[in-house]
Amino acid sequence: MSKQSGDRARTVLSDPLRSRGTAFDYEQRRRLGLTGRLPAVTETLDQQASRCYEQLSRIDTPIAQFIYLDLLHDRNQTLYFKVLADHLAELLPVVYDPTVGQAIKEWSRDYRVAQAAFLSIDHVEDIRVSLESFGLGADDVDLIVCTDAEEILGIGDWGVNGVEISVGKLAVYTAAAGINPGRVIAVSLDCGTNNASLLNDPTYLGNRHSRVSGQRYDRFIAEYLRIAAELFPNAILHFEDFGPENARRILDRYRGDYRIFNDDMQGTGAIVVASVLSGMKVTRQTFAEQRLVVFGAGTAGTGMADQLAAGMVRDGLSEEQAKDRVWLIDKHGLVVDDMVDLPGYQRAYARAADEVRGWKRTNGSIDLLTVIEEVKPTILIGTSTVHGAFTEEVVRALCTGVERPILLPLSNPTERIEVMPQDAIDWSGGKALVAVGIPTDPHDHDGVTYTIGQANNSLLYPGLGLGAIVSGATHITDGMLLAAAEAVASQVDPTPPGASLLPPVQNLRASSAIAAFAVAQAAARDGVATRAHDDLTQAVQDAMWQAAYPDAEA
Ligand SMILES: NC(=O)C1=CN([C@@H]2O[C@H](COP(=O)(O)OP(=O)(O)OC[C@H]3O[C@@H](n4cnc5c(N)ncnc54)[C@H](O)[C@@H]3O)[C@@H](O)[C@H]2O)C=CC1
Ligand SMILES: CC(=O)C(=O)O
Ligand SMILES: [Mg+2]
Repeated sequence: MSKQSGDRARTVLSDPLRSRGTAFDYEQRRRLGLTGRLPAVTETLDQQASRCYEQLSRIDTPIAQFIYLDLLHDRNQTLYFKVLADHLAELLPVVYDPTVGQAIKEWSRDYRVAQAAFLSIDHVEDIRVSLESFGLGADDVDLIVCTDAEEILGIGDWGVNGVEISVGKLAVYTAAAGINPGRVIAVSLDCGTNNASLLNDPTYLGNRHSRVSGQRYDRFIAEYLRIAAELFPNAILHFEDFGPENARRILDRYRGDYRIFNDDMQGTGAIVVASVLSGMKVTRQTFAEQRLVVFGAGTAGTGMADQLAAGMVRDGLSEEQAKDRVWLIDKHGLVVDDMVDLPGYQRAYARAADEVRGWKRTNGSIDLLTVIEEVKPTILIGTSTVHGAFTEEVVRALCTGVERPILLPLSNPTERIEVMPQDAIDWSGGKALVAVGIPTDPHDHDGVTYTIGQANNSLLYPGLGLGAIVSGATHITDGMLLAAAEAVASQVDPTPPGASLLPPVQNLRASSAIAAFAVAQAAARDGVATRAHDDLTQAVQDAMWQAAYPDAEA
């Protein structure tokens, strides 16, 4: 074999978007210089996928399964997504939440290879060349997911290790909504880290200095956005797991200029709206009748407060009246307007000090139980990362105040959730309408089987992204977010005893297609669509990439 054909064989077999491994047939092997490089048998994709699944079944820890699948992702993406599609509900918790949290903690130590762009705040001048290195043209990219990893899930600052959340979110886009994996880029925006365990870890692979903030950070983000949008003008720029200050600031500052989407604020807000829409089918109430308590008023908590308050305004309340029905609780208890150093993103919902003067205080602050007793919320959401914060006493108090409270303990991963859903159902005597961020099995209580919906933005953002791509939306509008939420909620009947508030993960592809259709319609209504389709249903279907080896490309 000449050096040239040897190089060619290596190139084909190591390109995860082109490689088929044992599925290359005899002719293809000859043409691609692979003769003699693979065992004799030509397998089908189904046969390959069965073997992989069988191998996976022999691995007994989720993190080891994650590594197996990660290596497969880097070897043959068609096969990876076929295995994922065939066992979506079982494997989503392995490639994504909650296992991805552990993989991120161990990423540098377990370093393999990552299909991602590593952009460094110390080399802003390299952003362009790094993004160009993928060899993709202006029309070749639909979606870029970036993270600066300041607040990964509920586990904090994980520096460059956080790249795995960009990769994981993209895997969910493809598995759930058929976003073409050859048309996406995962990005790590490495700004340093304040995580001492990483800075002291000799195996850490990111910039070994504390997190850069201020003007240098702002310049880095501005350059990233400018260059990414210039090189790939049609790409959605998805932001994931930024700290609360930066997440909101970047979204507010650039939302009008770029096709950006903050998943933790907008995606989570929309899946919460979907959950509440479902819950209100049971309680037969409107948004305007809700009293919302958010425990953990950071990126996700304040993002969802905004979307639920917007729902109240749509139902006839003024903005003032809507804000008056929202209570935020953070580290120092109820957020009150005379608190010092109140972050800007909490100020809009701070309660007047006068109004709560007579409320019970513990060590100077007003705690969750007191707020529940005083407010009698119809909705309690947890985005605090404080495991166990929703105690039996809290859940019982919630149910004393209202007949069927909506209870959404959303913190991820499992070790951060405010209350396990099984406990919430038992303690509330089945009254609480529960959905959680993590996947959970059904739970039996008092003769009823409760199916617990997964209120994770992964049930919504893939369909939202697909709808934005199909319509060529220039911006992600509030109308598109609402359309996605309504489309998700429309797929369930939550009224029978024990029914879930959200569609099952097993149906995620169909569910994403329905959401994408509604999102594309909303983009057109909002005047941001650049592509019209005579048959939108067909356009959505056609846009969904399938895990198959296309004949023409062999
Ligand atoms: N289910 C879903 O789709 C999503 C879930 N999340 C989860 O929500 C949690 C928060 O995420 P982010 O908002 O991005 O983080 P964040 O760090 O922006 O917000 C967390 C907030 O909780 C507050 N907090 C900490 N200790 C507290 C305490 N003892 N009492 C009350 N508040 C306390 C923090 O001060 C902060 O404001 C994470 O666990 C994350 O995994 C986030 C996005 C989506
Ligand atoms: C689900 C998600 O985006 C988070 O926990 O941050
Ligand atoms: Mg997130």
